[in-house]
Amino acid sequence: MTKKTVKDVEVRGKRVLVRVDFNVPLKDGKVTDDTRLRAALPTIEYLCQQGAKVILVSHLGRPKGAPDESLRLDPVAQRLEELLGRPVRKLDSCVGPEVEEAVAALNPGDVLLLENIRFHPGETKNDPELAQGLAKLCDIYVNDAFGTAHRAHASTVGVAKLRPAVAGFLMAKEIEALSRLLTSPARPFVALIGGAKISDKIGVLRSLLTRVDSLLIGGGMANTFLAAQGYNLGRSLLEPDQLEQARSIMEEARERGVNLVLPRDLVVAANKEAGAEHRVVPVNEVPEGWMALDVGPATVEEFCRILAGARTIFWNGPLGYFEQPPYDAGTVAVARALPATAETIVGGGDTVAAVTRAGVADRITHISTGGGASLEFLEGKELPGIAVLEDK
Ligand SMILES: Nc1ncnc2c1ncn2[C@@H]1O[C@H](COP(=O)(O)OP(=O)(O)OP(=O)(O)O)[C@@H](O)[C@H]1O
Ligand SMILES: O=C(O)[C@H](O)COP(=O)(O)O
Repeated sequence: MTKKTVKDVEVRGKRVLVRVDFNVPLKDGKVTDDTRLRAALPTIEYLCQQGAKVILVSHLGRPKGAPDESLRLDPVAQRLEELLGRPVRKLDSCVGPEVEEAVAALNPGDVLLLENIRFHPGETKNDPELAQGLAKLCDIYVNDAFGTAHRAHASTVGVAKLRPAVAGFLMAKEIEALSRLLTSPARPFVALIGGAKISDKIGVLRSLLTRVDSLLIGGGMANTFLAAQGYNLGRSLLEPDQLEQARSIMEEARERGVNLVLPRDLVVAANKEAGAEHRVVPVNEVPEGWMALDVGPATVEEFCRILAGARTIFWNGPLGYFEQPPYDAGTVAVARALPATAETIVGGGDTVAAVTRAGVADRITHISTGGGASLEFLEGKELPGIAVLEDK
């Protein structure tokens, strides 16, 4: 790790502003998946133990620069308090005199959570005034929000330029795990990429082609590759404007000697509703008007065989419409077959949910808390929220 971390600065008695990624799913005023909260605990606990005054700032969802009652951070504060086992005071704003007063009243070891920073119109514009407002609250800035490191916002970049800025433990762990994939993956290195669209992942697909031995493609994006090969996919989710991209990726894989593997069979259904008629067909026999919603058993077998021989695996994106059983079968079967002998790295909210549902989360070497951030990192891009942190 070339970046300074919280261990490289004296935090005792200091006001420390920690950018966390508490962008978590909520239902009926409760956090339904607290993975990102748990992931930030080591940094928060360390700072409390060291006697820092801890001020947490996060976004939640995508409010349009104004308060949105359904996206307040109160449920997050409540859950965090349970996990931390110490009080977390939640404020209703992020900057200004009231917040400054609350910060001035903090004692070493206290934890304060600011309101959703995206309620402020300056956040996503990286507005200097908002950055100044945040800088006023602290002596030291810590970024532990790996999931948001690909955004150049006021709370990830603007404020970091105004104070000594270092990485939290989660940020450091993510950088280390993902860097290994870029610099020294044990071979064979196999990437498994699924999810809805090629257009979201074109950059990472191209980057992976220069690094991996095998690239396995499933999910909605495989439909576009299959259509590019001339198969009729019925009413399946696919991107007609990405057929050329798909062809060029397949061509590049051939030139580079990368084993690009597409589904050979699919689970097709008459529609997406629960209980709809469905069956397994070879890729050249999708019935007119039906849709592919999962990879079939022959594909699962082939993917598992290749994964069994891998020493490094990166997985992003479910292999089918996994929210709706039985179309989770392919994703779950592949998750269960991930070999314990390989270094396995999984990223993306849906993929992490699928791995958890399959009951194999504890067998994964590194579960990234970043979706878009982990993909951009693997594209080889410098993430602005990381670039701005101090070097060792
Ligand atoms: N064959 C398919 N037909 C329809 N939807 C599909 C299909 N395959 C995958 N999906 C959908 O794609 C979505 C996941 O795609 P996405 O690319 O967002 O995954 P991810 O990167 O793991 O998650 P995140 O967006 O949280 O980072 C899921 O909602 C899933 O149901
Ligand atoms: O969930 C995420 O990927 C991060 O929290 C970033 O959220 P954003 O895509 O709304 O910037």
